[in-house]
Amino acid sequence: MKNIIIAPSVLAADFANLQRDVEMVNNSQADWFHIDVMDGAFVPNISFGMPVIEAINRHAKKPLDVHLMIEKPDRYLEEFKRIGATNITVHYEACTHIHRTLQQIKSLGCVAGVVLNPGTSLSVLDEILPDCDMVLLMSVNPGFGGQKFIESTYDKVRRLRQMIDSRGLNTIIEIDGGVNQETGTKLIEAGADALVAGSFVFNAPDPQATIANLKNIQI
Ligand SMILES: O=C(CO)[C@H](O)[C@H](O)COP(=O)(O)O
Ligand SMILES: [Fe+2]
Repeated sequence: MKNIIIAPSVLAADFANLQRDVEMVNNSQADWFHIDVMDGAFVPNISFGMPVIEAINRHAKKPLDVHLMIEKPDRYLEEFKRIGATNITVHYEACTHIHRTLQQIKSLGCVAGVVLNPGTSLSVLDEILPDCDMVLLMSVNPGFGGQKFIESTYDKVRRLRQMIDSRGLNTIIEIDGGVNQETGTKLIEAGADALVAGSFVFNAPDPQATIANLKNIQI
């Protein structure tokens, strides 16, 4: 059975009860905490920054998967490492020198990932795929939780799986946005390795059971 990585997105947690929600994830079958950082410039929303992530990290017992929706992320990579980031993913669309940025993330000892917006072609990965530990495909336009899943993502996942396998790489394919039991199952069938889920988990009557159901998707 395939080991599916589940990363609940803290963006959908109750910020007034953040420690409670962090403990819920600690005690669940989730693998990572997904942390969305938005700067109000690269995306039309502002989420939270360093002090909040540092506070999450004081209680989190699982790796922090930090998704940077910020312009020129190079300016803050060291700081994100210092406050606990395990994985750092940067948007292709936000980086002028993506190769250098990936090397910087790796030199900090973090898992380095590139994120592609729904409107960005997989062809931009041609040169840099061997330098990516992970590729995160957005299945909504970044900036907000609770959006509708974009159906063309399935085919994009299949094509990325093919690119990775045909080059003998073991790059992780992560998907973010509108993931639920139905879309999650189809994404795993298409070749995804890791699923981010925000509102589907935190708005569920039983978030831990919802995480378990995603973790145990059978294909
Ligand atoms: O990066 C993101 C948005 O830009 C979030 O990770 C994503 O929105 C998760 O939320 P949901 O599962 O509710 O769609
Ligand atoms: Fe995200």
